[in-house]
Amino acid sequence: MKGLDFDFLKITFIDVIDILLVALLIYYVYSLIRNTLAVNLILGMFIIILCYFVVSTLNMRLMEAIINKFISVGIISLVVIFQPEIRRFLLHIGKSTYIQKNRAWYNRLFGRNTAIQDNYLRIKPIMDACKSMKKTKTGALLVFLKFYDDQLFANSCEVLDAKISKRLLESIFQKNSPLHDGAVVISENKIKSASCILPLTDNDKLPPHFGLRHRAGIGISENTDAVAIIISEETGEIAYAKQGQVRSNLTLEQLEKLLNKDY
Ligand SMILES: Nc1ncnc2c1ncn2[C@@H]1O[C@H](COP(=O)(O)OP(=O)(O)OP(=O)(O)O)[C@@H](O)[C@H]1O
Repeated sequence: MKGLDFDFLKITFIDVIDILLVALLIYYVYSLIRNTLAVNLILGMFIIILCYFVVSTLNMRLMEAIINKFISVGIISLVVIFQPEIRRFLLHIGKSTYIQKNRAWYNRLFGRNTAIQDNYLRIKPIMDACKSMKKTKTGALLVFLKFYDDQLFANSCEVLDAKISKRLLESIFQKNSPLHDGAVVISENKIKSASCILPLTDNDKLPPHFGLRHRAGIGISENTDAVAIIISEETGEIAYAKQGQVRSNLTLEQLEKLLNKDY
C-alpha cells in the first residue's frame, strides 16, 4: 500500500513563524475592532465578496460587472471608512513601549484571573458613583470610549486626564459644579474630559420623556464606538446606550454586566 505523500507539504521553520505572525496580526486587528462598528462594516464587505463569487460562478455577467466596479471603488473608500481604525492601529504600535511598561499585555496573555480582578477594580469607582447618583437623583452622562481621539472632543470639552474616582465623578455632576453640564468622557482608564457637548440623535422613535441628556448619550453611540450611561435627574433611572440602541431602567447588576463587557 502506498503511504501518504506529504511531499507537497513542505513546512519550514520560516513558514511556521509566518503563520504565527499572521495569526497574531489577525488577533490584534480583531481585538482592536471587537465590539465596534467596524465589525459590521467588515461583515458587509464579506457579504459583498460572497455575492461576487456567487454571481461569477453562475456567470451572471451584468451583476458581476456591477459588483466588480463596486469593489474597485470600494478599496479606496475602505481607507476612508477605516481611517480611525488604521490611525488607532498605528498609534497602538507606537505605544508598545508603554504597553510593555505597565505589563497589561502579560496579564492579557497569561493571567485571566488577574485581568478579571483588574476589570472589577477598574469598574468599581464608576459603579459606586452610579449607585450614589441614582440614589440622589443626580443627572449624569458618562461616555466610554475604547480609544480617545483628542480631535473629536478638542473644542467642546474641559480636559481633565484624571484618575477615575467615585468622589470626582460625583463632584463633577453636582448641580453647583461648573462642569456638571454635558458629558464626562472616560477612556484608557482615565476621566479624559468633562462638560463635553455631544451630537444629539435625531431618532424620532424615542420615548417622549427622553430629553437632551438621553439624546446626547444615544447620539454619540450612533456614530462612534462609544457606549454611554445616562442617569436621569428626574427619576434616578439608569439608561445605557450602545450603537444607537438604548436600554432603560437598568438595575445596578445589569449595568455592571454591560460595563464589564463593553469597557
Ligand atoms: N449636546 C449635549 N451634550 C451633552 N450633554 C447635554 C447636551 N445637551 C444637553 N445636555 C445635558 O442634558 C441636560 C439637560 O437634560 P434634560 O433634562 O433635557 O435631559 P433628559 O434626557 O430629560 O434627562 P433627565 O431625566 O435627567 O431630565 C443639560 O443640563 C446638559 O447637562
